Amino acid sequence: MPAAPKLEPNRRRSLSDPFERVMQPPEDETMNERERRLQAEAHAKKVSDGIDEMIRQERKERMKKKEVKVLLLGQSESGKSTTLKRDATGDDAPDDAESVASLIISSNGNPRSYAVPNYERYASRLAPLTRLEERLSRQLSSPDEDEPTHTDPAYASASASSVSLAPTSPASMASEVSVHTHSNWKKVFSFGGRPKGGDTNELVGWWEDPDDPCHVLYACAPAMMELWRDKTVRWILDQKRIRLEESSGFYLDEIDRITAKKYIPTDEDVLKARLKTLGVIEHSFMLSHGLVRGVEWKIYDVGGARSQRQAWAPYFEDVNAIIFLAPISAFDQALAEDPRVNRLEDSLLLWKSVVSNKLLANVNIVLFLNKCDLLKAKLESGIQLNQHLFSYGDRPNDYESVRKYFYNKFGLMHQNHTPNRDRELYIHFTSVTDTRRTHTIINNVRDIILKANLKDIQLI
Ligand SMILES: Nc1nc2c(ncn2[C@@H]2O[C@H](COP(=O)(O)OP(=O)(O)OP(=O)(O)O)[C@@H](O)[C@H]2O)c(=O)[nH]1
Ligand SMILES: [Mg+2]
Repeated sequence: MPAAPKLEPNRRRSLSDPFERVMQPPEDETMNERERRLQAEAHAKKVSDGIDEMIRQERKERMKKKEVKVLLLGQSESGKSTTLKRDATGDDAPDDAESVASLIISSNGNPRSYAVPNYERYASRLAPLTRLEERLSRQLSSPDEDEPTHTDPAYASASASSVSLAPTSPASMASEVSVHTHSNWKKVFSFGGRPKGGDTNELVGWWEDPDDPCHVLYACAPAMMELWRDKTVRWILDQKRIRLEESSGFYLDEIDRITAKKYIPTDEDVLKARLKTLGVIEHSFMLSHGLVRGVEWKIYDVGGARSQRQAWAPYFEDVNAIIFLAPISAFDQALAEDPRVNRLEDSLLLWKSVVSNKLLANVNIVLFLNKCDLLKAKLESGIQLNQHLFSYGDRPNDYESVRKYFYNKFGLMHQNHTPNRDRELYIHFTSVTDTRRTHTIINNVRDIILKANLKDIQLI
């Protein structure tokens, strides 16, 4: 057997661990320098061991607790809170489901800017509603809120005046009154310890209180119905491309039922209510059945408006999964925060920044291409996607082709920008206000997230 070739000492060193060479002490090191170096190395090792131990403990704690953290992301009005409510109103509803809700009263459009026949009559018949809205805004808000809680007339008229100019639908630009989760509104609804009914645990007799909003709603119901059914009003809304079916339309179709004096909201009413989120709301619950029992789910519902997005980053560090919602019906709408920005474009940019984020490289991502019901209705009513999205070109304007296009566009964006080529992306077409269909999707998503994190969870 031929003898192994003899290596030069420095050659041998370079063949060993590449880091070893960097770690070697300088050859001309003095005794004092050596002492200082060893002390510094010992200190660095202590710090590093401490960090390792902290991470091990945190991980152990989380595994012991069997905790899965999910972050709901997406622009404002993309359907994050509705998805959360969907989870909360299902079979596995946590007891305190309603305690996480913030409240929003939305006043869409400004009737003064349209030439509605008999407008003066409508205006005077509906004046009590405006006063009621002002009273409720005052009662529900607290003075230290960081976002406006009252209808801002300057903003309302600015968005109304842009109606005739903007190529996008102004429905989302209407002023909103939002109420912070932690503000006054819970006190207002505590009803001062009024008696509750035996079977249903509902408050008894609220309709006998002359100050209760139900009286104003009941009295104004005929005028609201006439206005909503007025053919000229519908025509003007159509001309101005104001699509109330995307916001308050559901309630306007149900005025009769909703203004009845003893009205109690159904699950669907609650799902369709607009609840603008301010800040980040943590919502936790356990499932009593399913793939892995006893897992604690922590869902973080964030505010999606631009002013709210800086609050997202701290939640990126230890999240297990993200559900990102992109409302694909919004291709012809502008952002409420900035009427110059198309909502679909904003969604795509936001998606890009999430999928390319290095902190999130190992986080499972589920994408909900949401509001498919509205997308379908929009296309069927003749609205052309390529008028708003030039890159769509002369592809067919039907629902199947359009949704496939969006699927590819969002999918490609992930493929091209993810820092983790092994990450699988799960994409669902959703209409999260559709209770029946969403139920199955949400169960699937839970299973996907659990399976992906199962290894951690079972390493107890
Ligand atoms: N038709 C229809 N309406 C939807 C759908 N998803 C959400 N909505 C409605 O859209 C509105 C906005 O939904 P939210 O869940 O409040 O939106 P969000 O993403 O939480 O918004 P922010 O809290 O402002 O970030 C609500 O009125 C919902 O009822 C959908 O798939 N179809
Ligand atoms: Mg929300």
